[in-house]
Amino acid sequence: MREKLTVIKVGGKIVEEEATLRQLLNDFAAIDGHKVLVHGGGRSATKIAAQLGIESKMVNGRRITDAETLKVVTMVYGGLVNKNIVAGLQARGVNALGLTGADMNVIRSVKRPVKEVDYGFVGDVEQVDATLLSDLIHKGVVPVMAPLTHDGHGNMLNTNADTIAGETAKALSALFDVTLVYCFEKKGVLRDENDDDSVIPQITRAEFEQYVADGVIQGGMIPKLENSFEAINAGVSEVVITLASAINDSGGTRIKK
Ligand SMILES: Nc1ncnc2c1ncn2[C@@H]1O[C@H](COP(=O)(O)OP(=O)(O)O)[C@@H](O)[C@H]1O
Ligand SMILES: CC(=O)N[C@@H](CCC(=O)OP(=O)(O)O)C(=O)O
Repeated sequence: MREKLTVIKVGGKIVEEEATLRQLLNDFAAIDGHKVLVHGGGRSATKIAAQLGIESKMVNGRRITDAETLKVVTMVYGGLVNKNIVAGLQARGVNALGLTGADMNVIRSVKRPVKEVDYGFVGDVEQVDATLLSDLIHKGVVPVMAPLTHDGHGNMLNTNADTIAGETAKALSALFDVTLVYCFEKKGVLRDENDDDSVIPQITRAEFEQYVADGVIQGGMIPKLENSFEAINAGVSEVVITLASAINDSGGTRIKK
């Protein structure tokens, strides 16, 4: 039987606020067994870019990343956010190691080709080194992955954190029995975004497409669900979208094959 592994993805709103981040780190530290944490930080990047006089532009939930924006996201995701999380986990007895995709070549990507939209320095994941992650994990290390990749030619690329989590979970599912948990500030995928108690307990791809057509699911939830369906169809055992403070409970929305 394969060993179990949990991949937790935590988004911008949770990592930005001290209280919610503290709670998340406590809950993450309490997870038994092998685990990986993937973080975002989009809101922090937008805030710091604004302080530097750089305007942020998002299209389809992805940041248009020009050369100046790439410098900001590299500093914010690879530096500030990643190292705060690593230090917080070390304080909780978790032997965390912060990684961007460039570190030990763990995630190689290719610059997204220009079609209708020029996303700039945004990377599409080509390869995740699951063997390296597995070796680290078996040494007792807990990888903490930033939403940055590299192209192998000396360039960092910005990559959506939901995609990093999905691709990492997919690659690790060749070696482990993987559960992928997307946690954010709501109880799950909601039928009515303004009603916290309208959680959709299970969702199929056909239902998802209908909800998008009806305008029930929109914005950042679309890439999260697209990555979820890709992961469940590529060998990840379980994918859940849930409240950050409930990662150890059984609530939220489960993705059905
Ligand atoms: N049906 C829905 N249920 C829950 N959230 C939704 C729904 N449709 C859109 N959303 C939005 O998706 C957002 C989550 O995506 P995103 O902002 O990218 O989160 P994160 O930074 O945690 O990845 C929520 O904050 C919410 O505003
Ligand atoms: C290409 C792209 O869009 N990258 C994302 C990476 C951060 C992210 O995904 O953060 P959240 O999980 O907090 O949204 C961005 O720069 O916003």
